[in-house]
Amino acid sequence: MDIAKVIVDVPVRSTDRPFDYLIPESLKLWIEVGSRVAVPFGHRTVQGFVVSLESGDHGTIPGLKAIQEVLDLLPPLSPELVELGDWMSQRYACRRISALQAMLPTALKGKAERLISLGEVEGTIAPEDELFPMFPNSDPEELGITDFVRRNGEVSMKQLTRNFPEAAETVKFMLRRGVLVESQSIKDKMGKKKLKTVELAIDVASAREMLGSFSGRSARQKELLTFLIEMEAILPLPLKEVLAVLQISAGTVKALEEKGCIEINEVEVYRDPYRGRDFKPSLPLPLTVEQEAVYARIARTVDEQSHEVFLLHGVTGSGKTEIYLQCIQRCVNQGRQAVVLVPEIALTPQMVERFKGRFGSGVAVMHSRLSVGERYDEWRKIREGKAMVAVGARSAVFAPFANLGLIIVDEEHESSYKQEENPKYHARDVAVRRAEQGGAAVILGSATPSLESYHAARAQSDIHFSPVLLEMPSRALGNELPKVHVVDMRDELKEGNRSMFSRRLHAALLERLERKEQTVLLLNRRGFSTFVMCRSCGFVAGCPECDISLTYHSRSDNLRCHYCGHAEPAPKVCPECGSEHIRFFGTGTQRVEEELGKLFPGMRVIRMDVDTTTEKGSHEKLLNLFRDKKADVLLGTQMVAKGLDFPDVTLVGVITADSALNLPDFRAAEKTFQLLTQVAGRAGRHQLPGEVVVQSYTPEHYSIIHASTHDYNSFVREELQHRKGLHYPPYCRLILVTLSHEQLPVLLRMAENYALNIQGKARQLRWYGSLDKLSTDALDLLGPVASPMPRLKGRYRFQCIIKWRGSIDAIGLAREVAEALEDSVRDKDLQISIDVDPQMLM
Ligand SMILES: Nc1ncnc2c1ncn2[C@@H]1O[C@H](COP(=O)(O)OP(=O)(O)OP(=O)(O)O)[C@@H](O)[C@H]1O
Ligand SMILES: [Zn+2]
Ligand SMILES: [Zn+2]
Repeated sequence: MDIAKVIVDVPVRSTDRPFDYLIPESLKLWIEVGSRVAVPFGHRTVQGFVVSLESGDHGTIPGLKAIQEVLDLLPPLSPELVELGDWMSQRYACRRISALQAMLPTALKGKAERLISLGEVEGTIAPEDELFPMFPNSDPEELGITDFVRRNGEVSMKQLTRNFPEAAETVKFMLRRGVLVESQSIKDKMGKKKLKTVELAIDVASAREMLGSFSGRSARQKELLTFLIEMEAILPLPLKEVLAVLQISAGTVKALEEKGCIEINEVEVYRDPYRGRDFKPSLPLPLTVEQEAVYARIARTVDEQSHEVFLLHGVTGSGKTEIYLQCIQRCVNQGRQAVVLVPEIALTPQMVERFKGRFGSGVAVMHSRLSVGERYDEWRKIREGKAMVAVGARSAVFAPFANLGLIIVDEEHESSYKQEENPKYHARDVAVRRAEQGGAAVILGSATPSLESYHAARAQSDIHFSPVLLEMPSRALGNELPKVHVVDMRDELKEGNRSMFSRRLHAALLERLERKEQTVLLLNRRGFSTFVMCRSCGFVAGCPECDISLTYHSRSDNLRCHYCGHAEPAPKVCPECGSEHIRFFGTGTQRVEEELGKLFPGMRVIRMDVDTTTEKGSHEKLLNLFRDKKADVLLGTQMVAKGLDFPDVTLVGVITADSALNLPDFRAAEKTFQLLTQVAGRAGRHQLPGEVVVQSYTPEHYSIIHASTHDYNSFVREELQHRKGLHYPPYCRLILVTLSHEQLPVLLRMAENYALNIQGKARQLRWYGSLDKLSTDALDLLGPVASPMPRLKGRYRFQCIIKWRGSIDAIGLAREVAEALEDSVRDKDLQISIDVDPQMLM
C-alpha cells in the first residue's frame, strides 16, 4: 500500500514533522498532496495535511496506521502552497502546521464535515472545455454519481468516497465544473447562503393563456404572472426582490405556486459582499510616457512567464494603479491569474471598485471585514477556478490559484503586511518567494518604498531579494505635487497660540470653507502618550546609547530604553530649557473634533478612526459621505492617509507630525516620512492645486524637511547613513526573541541562559562579533532586557534582539537554542516566541 506523509494538527513541538500513514485502497484516488485528512493520533483523531506521497509496498510496516477520511473533495492546498509552507516554517521559525493553517480561510479550520450536493450547472460535461484539461475518462452519468447525489440530496464525503472509490477524478472534475458543490455541514452556521428564487413552472405561451383566467380577486396574482412573463429572459429572479418590486405578499406567491404556474426554488449563492453595487465598467487608459516605459518593461517579463521582482517607485498620483490593471490584463490574457495585495486599511470600496470595474465578477476580494462565510465563498471562487484576480489584505498571498502569473504588493512599505501572531510572516517576502517558486512576476509598488526594498534594488544586495527599480517621478494628470508648509509649533506657543491649530492651518481651513473645497486632517495617533516632550522647546528624552526615544513607564515613573535597558527618572522640568511644559504627549481625534466645532461653527466634520469604523460598512459609508461632499473635513488617523482619490480635496493638514518620530522604533523616521508623503499626496490630485500644512515641534528633523520637499532620495540617503552607523536593517537583519514566564526570577535566569547560549554557539561557529567588523558573516545580541510590555496577562516578558548579516543560519540558531532551552528546563510555563524581521520591537 502507498504511504502519505502527513503534518498533523497537534499543538506540541515534537509533532512538527511529517508522520507516515497508510492510504487505504478506497481512498487511494482521492488523496493528493495538499489534501486535508483525518488521521488517528494517539487515542484521538486529528486533522492533518498530506505533504507528500510515496508509493510502494509498505503493507508490512508494523504499527503503521491508516488515514481515516479525506475531509474535502478538492484538496484545499496545492503542492505549491505545501512547499511554500515548508519554506515559511524555516524562514519564520514557526511550526509547519501553523504555516499551512494560515493559508486556509477560517471556515475550513473547523471540524465540520463537508457535504456534497448538486450544483447549478447541469448535465454532462463538454470534453472540449479547455479550461478543464483533466477531463475524466469516465462519464459521471454512467457511474451514477449524479443520481446518487440527487437521490440523497446532500451526501457526506464519506458516503461518496465509499460508494465510488474509483471515481475520484470524475468527482473532482464535476466539482471544478460546478456540477457538484461542496459545503459545510448543516450544523455549521457558516454554511452556504441560500436564496429563494421564483420562475415560471410552465412555458410562456401557457402562462399567457392563464392570464385570462384570473378573477378580479386575484389581480395581484395576475400582476405577478405578467411580470414574470415579461422578465422571462432573466428568470429565475430572487423572490425577495420580486416581492419588493411588485409590493405583493408571500400569500400571492403561494397561491400562484399552488396553481402550478410558478416554481419557488432555493438555490445556494456565493455571498458576494459587493453584490447589488454598481461597479462602473472602466476601460484601459492610454498610458502616459512614463507609465508606458514601466508597463513595457513589466509586460516583457509577464509575457516570458519568468520570475522577476520589480520595485515600482511612483510618486503619489503617478498612476500606479493603472499600471497594475494593465499588467493584470496582460497576465490574465495568457490564462494565468493575478493577486493584488493591499494594506487592510487601504482596501476601501473605492479601491475594490477600480479592480471590479475592470475585471468584473472575475475578481475575488479577501479581507477581514468580510464574514467568515463570505471569506469562504471568495476563497472557493478562487480554488474552483471561477476567479482570475484576487484583491485582498495580507493573507490573499495564499490565494489558491493554480497558475499564478503576477503578484502585486501595493504600498509595499506598509508594516501591516507583517503578521504579528504566529506564523509571523511578512506577506511581501512570502509573495516574492511564492512567485519565485511558480515563475511569476512581482510588482512592489509605493510612493515611499521601504528602505529594505529600495536598498536591495539600488545596491543589488539581496538580503531578501533584488528587485529591478522602475520610477515614475511625475503625476499622471500632469499636475504638481502640492506645496507643503511646515509650521513650527514652538513658535505658536511662544506667540501665545495655545490651540492645537496653528494660525496658518486655521486660515487655510477657513479659506477652504469659503471656497467650498475639502480638507483632510491627519492626527498621527501612533505612539501618543508613550513619550515625554517639552512643549516649549520640543525636547524629547532619548537614550544616550541607542539614539531612540525613551518610553515613559507610569508605574515606576521613569523613562526606559527598550533596546538596551537604560533607565532614568522622568524629568519634572525640561533638562534643555527648564520649562515646566514637559509632559506626555496626547490628544485624540475626538478632542480635535470638538475643537474644530468651537473654532469653525457650522463646519461639517467626518471623524474616521477605530472608534467610528468598527461597524461593518461604516468605513465605506463615511468615505461616500465625504466623496458626495456631505462634509468639509475628513478627520482621522492613518486611515485617511492612504489611497483616497477625491478631486475636491485641496488642503491636507497634519496636526502633529512628530508623534511617531518619538516611538522606540528604529524605523520611526522612515514611518514619519512615509506617512507625511502619503497624506500630502491626497491633496490636489485632479484639477485644483493642493496645499499641505504640517505642524511640528521638530521641524528641523530630516524626515519632515525631506517630506516637505517631496524628496525621497535625500531622505533615503540620510536615513541609510543612520542605519549603517547604528547597524540596523537594511544593513543587517533582526530576530526578536521574547521569553515569558509567570515568575520573574525564573524568567530572568532563562533569558540570561538564552542569551549566553546564543553567544556561545555563535562564537563556536565563528559568527559572533561586532557588526562593525568588515566580515560579511556576523551576529550580535542585544539584551536580555524587559520587553516594552514587561508584563502581559500575568506573564513577565524579557527580550533579546539578534542582529545578523551574511549567509549564516541565524534563524535556525535562534530556534535551536530556544528548543534546547525548552527541553532542558522542562518548564511548561516558559514560552519563547521568535519574530524574524520584526516590524515592531515590542
Ligand atoms: N494614463 C492615465 N491617463 C489619465 N489619467 C490617469 C492615467 N493614469 C492614472 N490616471 C489618473 O490619475 C489619478 C492618480 O492615479 P492613481 O490613483 O493610480 O495613482 P497612484 O500612483 O496609485 O497614487 P497613490 O500612491 O497616491 O495612491 C487617478 O485619478 C487616475 O485615474
Ligand atoms: Zn524644553
Ligand atoms: Zn538604549
